[in-house]
Amino acid sequence: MEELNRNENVEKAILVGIISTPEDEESMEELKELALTAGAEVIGVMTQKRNTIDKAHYIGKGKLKELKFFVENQGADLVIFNDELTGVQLKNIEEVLKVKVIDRTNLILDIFAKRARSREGILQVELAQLRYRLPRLVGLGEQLSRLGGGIGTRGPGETKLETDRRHIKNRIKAIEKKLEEIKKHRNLQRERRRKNQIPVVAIVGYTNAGKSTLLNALTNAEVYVEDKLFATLDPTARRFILPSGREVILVDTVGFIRKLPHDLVEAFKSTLEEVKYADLLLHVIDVTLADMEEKIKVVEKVLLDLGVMGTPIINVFNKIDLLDVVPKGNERNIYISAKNKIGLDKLLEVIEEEIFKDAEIVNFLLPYDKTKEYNYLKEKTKVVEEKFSEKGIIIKAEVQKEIKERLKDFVIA
Ligand SMILES: Nc1nc2c(ncn2[C@@H]2O[C@H](COP(=O)(O)OP(=O)(O)OP(=O)(O)O)[C@@H](O)[C@H]2O)c(=O)[nH]1
Ligand SMILES: [Mg+2]
Repeated sequence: MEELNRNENVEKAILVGIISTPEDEESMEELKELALTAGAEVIGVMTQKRNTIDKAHYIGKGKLKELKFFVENQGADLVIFNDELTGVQLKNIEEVLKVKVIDRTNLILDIFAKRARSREGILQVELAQLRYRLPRLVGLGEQLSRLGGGIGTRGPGETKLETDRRHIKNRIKAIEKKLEEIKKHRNLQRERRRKNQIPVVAIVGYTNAGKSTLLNALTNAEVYVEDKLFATLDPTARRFILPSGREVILVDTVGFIRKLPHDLVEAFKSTLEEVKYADLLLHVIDVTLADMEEKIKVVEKVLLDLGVMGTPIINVFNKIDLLDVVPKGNERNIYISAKNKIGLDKLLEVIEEEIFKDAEIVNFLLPYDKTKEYNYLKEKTKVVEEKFSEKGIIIKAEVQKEIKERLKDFVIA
């Protein structure tokens, strides 16, 4: 057990975790950051070395007694567990400790709830919270809260638990419907961009890596930057003109974290579709962290969960101003400082190379009856010039290899 400094007026929290791998230690450090971000004061940390989670109490029963003593002795208001707890575990632990008990998921959801600004973000967080709550509405007070069952009630024998459950389910349905509408709008926007042939570059990465700082450095977007977790929730898209004059859309996204709650990923799927449909991903990595490799893996795993496959990725190692020696890097691994605007030229160069790597200027002659091909070219390529001749339309366009191949019958010198 480890005692830390304390301060009045804020909720005093004790963190509890199970340690079975070195990564769990990092994860506990992160839990501390999360607790601070949520506004709690961490007055103690308690860990137990074991390989499995106890089904009933998460930690062993003896350890739980020790924890109870610690909680009472230190006057803790709140105990935070480093893994998602089941309804049964929550109930059992609360019964013993008699203070508020929350888990890592709930803590992250709480931070998200505090940070959400856009209508979509707020709805998504609420959805995640309800989905988290639904299977945890266990037991407590179930017997006592049986409704009267007379006129005007929802039927004899229905318990408070069932009413709550139904209420939550209805609310979930209502939110899903609203989100579906927002999603339609988003799809339209994406469709428009695609038609205009504007490539999308999405900035992804672990929370606090410097994604928003990078977007700001490139576009003067003034996106909120903070040395806390999950500063950004809503994807911010900005038009950006590359040095060659070609336009791309840069999208800043919500940061990832270890044990990112599944419900949250689900709820944020539609905003994260920006990532799924991007033409290129910039994976921003905080190069100063000891557990950098682990964090890279976490991000790659979340990307996989989102169904991102085959999208080119450039690793952008950030915060090199804090390094003594800066590695050289290559086309896939760029070293920058977003804050000090170091290395951005090189980054833009590789972005440009990657996105337009196989585009070339091609002339097509399309007979006037080839409207399908005409529309295809207009939608998929950047048409530079159109001329009307006797034989048809002469189109000069910047096209990718596959498109040229597909329309090879119409290519002219
Ligand atoms: N020293 C240094 N700090 C940086 C650099 N880039 C970003 N930071 C700092 O890192 C912290 C996080 O930056 P953000 O841009 O908010 O990070 P983010 O990845 O958008 O974080 P979330 O939105 O919370 O996921 C801030 O305190 C930044 O000032 C850099 O190049 N060098
Ligand atoms: Mg951010």
